Amino acid sequence: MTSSGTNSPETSAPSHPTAPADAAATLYGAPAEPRQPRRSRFTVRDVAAAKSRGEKWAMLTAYDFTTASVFDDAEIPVLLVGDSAANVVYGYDTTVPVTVDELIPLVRAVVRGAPHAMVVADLPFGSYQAGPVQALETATRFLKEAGAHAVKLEGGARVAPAVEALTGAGIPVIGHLGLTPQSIHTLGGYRVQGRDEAGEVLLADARAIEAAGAFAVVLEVVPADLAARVTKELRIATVGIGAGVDCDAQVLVWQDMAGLSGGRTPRFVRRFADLRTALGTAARAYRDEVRDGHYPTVEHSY
Ligand SMILES: Nc1nc(=O)c2c([nH]1)NC[C@@H]1CN(c3ccc(C(=O)N[C@@H](CCC(=O)O)C(=O)O)cc3)CN21
Ligand SMILES: CC(C)C(=O)C(=O)O
Ligand SMILES: [Mg+2]
Repeated sequence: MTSSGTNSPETSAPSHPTAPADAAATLYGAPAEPRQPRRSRFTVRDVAAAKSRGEKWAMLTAYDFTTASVFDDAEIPVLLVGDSAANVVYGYDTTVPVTVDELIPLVRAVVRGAPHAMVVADLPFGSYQAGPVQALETATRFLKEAGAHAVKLEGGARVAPAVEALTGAGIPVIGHLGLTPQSIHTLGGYRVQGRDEAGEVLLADARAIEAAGAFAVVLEVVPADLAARVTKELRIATVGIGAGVDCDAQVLVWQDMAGLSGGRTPRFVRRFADLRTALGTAARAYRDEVRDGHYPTVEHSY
């Protein structure tokens, strides 16, 4: 990944519909170069179309305006404001403590930063488990107060009535099966789920989520052959994270993908950059230059 010139007008991709008129337009207004077709927002119909064409796609988490705009410019079609914000934004040990009130401002910021991506709000623990009415109240807040385009919730057949209530109200829903971190205290740790007979239960749960109207389902840390089977047997998209190579889409926590997370990361992570080193190096250089009087200079003065 190059870091040069991504902000310069010369190299930036033809931008979104709110961008100012093409400065290179010739006399009589004809564009000097053919315009890039306007990119519209990614929708549930695009997810279905991708599956029918066998096209894989990538989802990333995002939690703020700046990274959302970077990922939107990079044409990541779906951004998830994960309850993993509990860990990577708020510093909790698990996703259990994070609240709707803590996530809503993050979703708002991501929606502002991403004019083209579908923005999915992850419903946090305790905000939907009481039943369809609570799920509908919570999802409604994410749509009305934060501008989310879809929601995601964890669980199988048990949450199917909630999924049905949401989809019945016109809210696109993504399910989440396998390693469901909100159930950490039941699962007894972050371990592979759906081995042996549990695989049949997971497949039945996936079918229940599909029947309830979800348009996709995340499969987290499950055997590759099980994920392949679910992907083949469901009409809706499977989104893998540690779920082998055959899912219709993939998702990663962006700090993991960018090498910003400290310590050991799960086996499913590939670090596509080393931002922890890059950012640390920049912070040290800045610290040293301030300390040594090399920054700021007269050029930075008014
Ligand atoms: N930064 C971050 N990345 C994530 O992917 C993530 C979060 N946070 N927070 C919420 C959940 C927690 N997740 C996790 C956390 C740990 C493992 C993990 O240690 N997995 C082991 C599996 C070991 C096994 O059973 O074989 C691994 O080594 O992959 C997996 C997913 C995924 N989510
Ligand atoms: C890892 C993804 C699927 C997630 O649920 C989250 O980031 O919270
Ligand atoms: Mg989550």
